[in-house]
Amino acid sequence: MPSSLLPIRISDLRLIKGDRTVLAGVNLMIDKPGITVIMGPNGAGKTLLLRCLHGLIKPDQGQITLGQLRVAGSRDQQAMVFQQPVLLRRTALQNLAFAAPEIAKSEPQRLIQALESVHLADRAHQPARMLSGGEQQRLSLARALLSEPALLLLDEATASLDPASVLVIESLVKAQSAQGTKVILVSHDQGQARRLADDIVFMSDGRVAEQSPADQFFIAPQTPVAKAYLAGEILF
Ligand SMILES: Nc1ncnc2c1ncn2[C@@H]1O[C@H](COP(=O)(O)OP(=O)(O)OP(=O)(O)O)[C@@H](O)[C@H]1O
Repeated sequence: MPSSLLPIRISDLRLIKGDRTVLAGVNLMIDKPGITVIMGPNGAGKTLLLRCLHGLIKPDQGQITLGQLRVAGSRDQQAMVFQQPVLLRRTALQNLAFAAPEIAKSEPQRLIQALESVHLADRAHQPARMLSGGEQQRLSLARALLSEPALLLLDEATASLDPASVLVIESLVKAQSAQGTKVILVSHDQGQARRLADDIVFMSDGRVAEQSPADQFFIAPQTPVAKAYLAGEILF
């Protein structure tokens, strides 16, 4: 079933930090289900855009609507996974139970299934912060998916993780997308973008430079900046 938070419309989004305009009028419409990957050079505004979408930052100007809702109304249907896992000083299982107390009470087996889905069932009673980076991120994703979000946002969630964890996370993200969750993912990893993306949003200098179906983007990027980025000519 397609996500109820589509289409996502972002119009003239502006954000100023200090004396810098860091989002300089972002216009974007995402109306298709599947996985949208946001790419672009360092400092392009990818993380800030994702944070605005999740209601963590209030833009100075502009509007975001998700389906019929504004961000404040859609927050409980969204989940976000950050580059650095944010876990409590509790066991892996308790981290899930804390995030989903209703499920913990009425269907505790779902928490175990969630751990199994990220290959962490045997770590259930270990302190979450003692897990490896890859394990912590897998736990973060399991926690994010417990609420069965209509929109899943991932910000460089697999950057610098071990290949096995990357594989587990990518498989789960794909499966979740196939079940109807809209996924928006920020990644610098071109391999990952090719593996996962249905469409690409390419950002540069606080704006959307290009939005294309993924197969088209990698074969024939429309803008010089995307072309240079894919060719490895833009390092920062
Ligand atoms: N709190 C802040 N105060 C001032 N400037 C900020 C703040 N947060 C972000 N910026 C600046 O806004 C710009 C966009 O930041 P953002 O983190 O969205 O970039 P990005 O595209 O995600 O980059 P990267 O690929 O390096 O993660 C950057 O130049 C950054 O330095």
